[in-house]
Amino acid sequence: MTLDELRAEIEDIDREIVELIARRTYVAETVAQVKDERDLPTTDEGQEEQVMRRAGQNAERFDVDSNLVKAVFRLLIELNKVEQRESR
Ligand SMILES: O=C(O)C(=O)C[C@]1(C(=O)O)C=C[C@@H](O)C=C1
Repeated sequence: MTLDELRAEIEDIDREIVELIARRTYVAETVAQVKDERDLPTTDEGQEEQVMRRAGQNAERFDVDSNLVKAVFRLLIELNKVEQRESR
């Protein structure tokens, strides 16, 4: 494979990553509606711990650095909370 081909593959993957982030954020907006109806707080620390634990397990399964993957998920959770607070 040439460098250009490899970079085109990275470009495709990057678009998919952004699409997945958008999907995750969209679901979080729906979660915000449900929480609003039930008068629940935006932050659920127990759920965040589960998400982070799963992120670490998945990182190990795919042999990528678990601390870096967890850092990405910490940002995704924060992004969701910002979106949820804006939509409530
Ligand atoms: O599961 C929820 O209750 C969510 O709002 C989603 C989410 C997440 O991004 O995974 C975000 C905020 C909560 O503190 C916990 C988890």
